[in-house]
Amino acid sequence: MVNHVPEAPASKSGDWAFLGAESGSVADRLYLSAAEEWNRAINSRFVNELLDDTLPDNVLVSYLIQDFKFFNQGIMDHAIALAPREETKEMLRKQSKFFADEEAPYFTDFLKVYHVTDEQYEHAPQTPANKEYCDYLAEVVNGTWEELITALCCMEWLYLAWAKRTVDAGVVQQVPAHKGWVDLHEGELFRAWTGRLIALVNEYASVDGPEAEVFRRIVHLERRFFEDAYDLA
Ligand SMILES: Cc1ncc(CN)c(N)n1
Repeated sequence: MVNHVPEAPASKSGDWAFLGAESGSVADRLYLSAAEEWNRAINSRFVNELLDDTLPDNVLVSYLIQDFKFFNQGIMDHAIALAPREETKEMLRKQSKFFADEEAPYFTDFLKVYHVTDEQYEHAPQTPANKEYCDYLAEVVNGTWEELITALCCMEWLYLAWAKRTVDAGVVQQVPAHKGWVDLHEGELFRAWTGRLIALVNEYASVDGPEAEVFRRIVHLERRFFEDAYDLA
């Protein structure tokens, strides 16, 4: 039996008040400014199939190879360097350690279980969206703290938003790799991390500043990143 996970409804102001994006806050307004494409990303075919356990293995492999390449870019190191307060640097360092301890082993175990060789991994070309995303982030990390924290917040928040669909529906994936990917992006720890990023966006970003364009561009790239998984599978 397939446990179907319904699509997320259209975004509305205050959806994420429970994580600090209260109605009218900077984070809430940025979220609403990208609502249409955000919704398409979190309800994309890739996410739907992953949550319903109907995703073909070759698509999952293609996506996770891309995502491991994306993960290895070192964006957290740049955020730590740019963070204006020591307590923020410390929070980011702790999260970076969490990624190294929890997310990196997910990738390496996955590649082993799905028989992806080092050679296959190394030789897989980056998809156009991943290449564009990595190039864009290379620009963002050389920009301002305000832009970088907006980019980081947006990408993590969007991941929590798609994973939350399955928690809301009470569906647990039966394919271990699907469940593992959901578990990394939904739960107390990931919510707390996203909430801390939302608080930083509320504190530092501006809806009238360049951060607004950063937020929308990240949502756009995230949507395309999911779509590209099918092209190289
Ligand atoms: C492309 C992308 N964006 C965000 C995430 C969540 N860390 C991710 N794993 N991959």
